[in-house]
Amino acid sequence: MRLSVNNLACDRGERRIFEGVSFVLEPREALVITGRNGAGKSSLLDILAGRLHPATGTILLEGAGERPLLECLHYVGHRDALKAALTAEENLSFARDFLGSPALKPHEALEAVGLAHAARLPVAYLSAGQRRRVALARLLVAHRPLWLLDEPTSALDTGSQETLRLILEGHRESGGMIAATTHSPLFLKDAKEIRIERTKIPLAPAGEGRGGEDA
Ligand SMILES: Nc1ncnc2c1ncn2[C@@H]1O[C@H](COP(=O)(O)OP(=O)(O)OP(=O)(O)O)[C@@H](O)[C@H]1O
Repeated sequence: MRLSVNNLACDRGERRIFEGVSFVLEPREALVITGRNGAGKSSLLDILAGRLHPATGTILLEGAGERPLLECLHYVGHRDALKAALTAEENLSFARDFLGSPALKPHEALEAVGLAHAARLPVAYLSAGQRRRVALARLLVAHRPLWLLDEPTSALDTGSQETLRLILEGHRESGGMIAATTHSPLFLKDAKEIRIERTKIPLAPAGEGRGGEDA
């Protein structure tokens, strides 16, 4: 499997955010995406996750057979997409059924992120870091080769950051790929890095070939 990203550009609102972003990701590789606030790191992940159309450029996943890119990836964004009224275990159970290709059971995934004790609590009662760990535990309940992570360490304490690092390295060791935005080091072995820089080029007027944005 190989992810080839070629010459991506991103427009948001009336502005060109970045352009000329290219990289290749192969099994066991990790890509760390850095850049200043507002540079477009989350937007790049949104494009890779099919949540936003690129203004230009191509994304090609080779070696996935009939499976479309969207069925080959996990996306963990800033918003945790958890249902607050459901327990941590119920949230993971729902994700496991919904995503297909089941991997760890919900209680095993919660144990892996050190949250076994909170399995039966409604997510609404959890702290920000605990919620983040439940969101990250979703990575473990379904097999998906490509993990797209937007600032995965945000709200995590030092111990949880190390737990996450081990989970990410474990995914790579089993042939997985990771692209993660971050403002702080993730300490991933031999990770590739790209820095997103905001472009200063003004956009052409509307109707002259700009890409759009999903609702
Ligand atoms: N829905 C939207 N409509 C218009 N502009 C947007 C929208 N979402 C984001 N932007 C703008 O796109 C730019 C890039 O935002 P993005 O969230 O991708 O940056 P980032 O590099 O992830 O920032 P941070 O490090 O602060 O998380 C910002 O200027 C932001 O204001």
